[in-house]
Amino acid sequence: MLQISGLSKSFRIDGRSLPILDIPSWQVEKGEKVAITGPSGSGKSTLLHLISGIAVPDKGEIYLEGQPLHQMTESQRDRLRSRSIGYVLQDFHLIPSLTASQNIEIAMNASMPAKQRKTLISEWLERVGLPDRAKHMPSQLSRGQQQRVAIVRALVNNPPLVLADEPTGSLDWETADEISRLLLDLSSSRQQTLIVVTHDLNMAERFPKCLDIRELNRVRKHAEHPAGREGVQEVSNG
Ligand SMILES: Nc1ncnc2c1ncn2[C@@H]1O[C@H](COP(=O)(O)OP(=O)(O)OP(=O)(O)O)[C@@H](O)[C@H]1O
Repeated sequence: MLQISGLSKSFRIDGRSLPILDIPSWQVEKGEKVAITGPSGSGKSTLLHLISGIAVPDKGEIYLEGQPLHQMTESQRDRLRSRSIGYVLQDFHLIPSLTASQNIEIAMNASMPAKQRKTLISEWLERVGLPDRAKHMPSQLSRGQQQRVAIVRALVNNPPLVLADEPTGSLDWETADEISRLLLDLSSSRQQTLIVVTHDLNMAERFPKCLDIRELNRVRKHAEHPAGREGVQEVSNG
């Protein structure tokens, strides 16, 4: 599903290049569920940005379902992302002026007849335990309910790869646990590959594979913003 080799990414801040990622090799098989943990600033979100083609590496190769993401133009990456990736974020990113149903509908293929779209949305809302919330605005939903809507929006097109960046980061313990199970259950029932970045160890423990990013990344220490503090950056030689 995903093959990474010789991947590196730095950010240039105040005229200095700060190495963030240096990943010699990493593979994720189709259907795998992987939780990535690691300290703040260790490059976890940056890695998801590279995998999704939102950001580009300085060097290296990323193949997504056999497609060379690293060789694509921005619009090719955008197309691949909308076809193949569902993205779940910590703060849901629902559009406040749209209902739950409309927030899901905007992610759906416009060529699908409207009636079919409505039926599919109802089925999904039922599946995530929100059968009577279709017309509610995000502000009328709890944070856990908003995350459920955001998960439906990410999964409704059945993407082969689901990426989630701190999906439980702003939720209380119990709701976080429900959201963890929901993401795992939904992606398992569709044989989707799921890569989650999380500080939530309870969530990470639920995953068949849990990886500290430092196991992949040869950049051992990281600069925090404001960048450029003396002595906080170092690239290991392996
Ligand atoms: N666009 C950018 N420009 C400059 N520096 C950046 C940019 N994006 C990230 N960084 C820096 O890269 C490093 C890694 O950031 P990243 O968000 O990937 O870390 P993280 O492991 O996800 O952290 P956290 O767990 O706190 O979310 C940080 O030092 C951050 O300040």
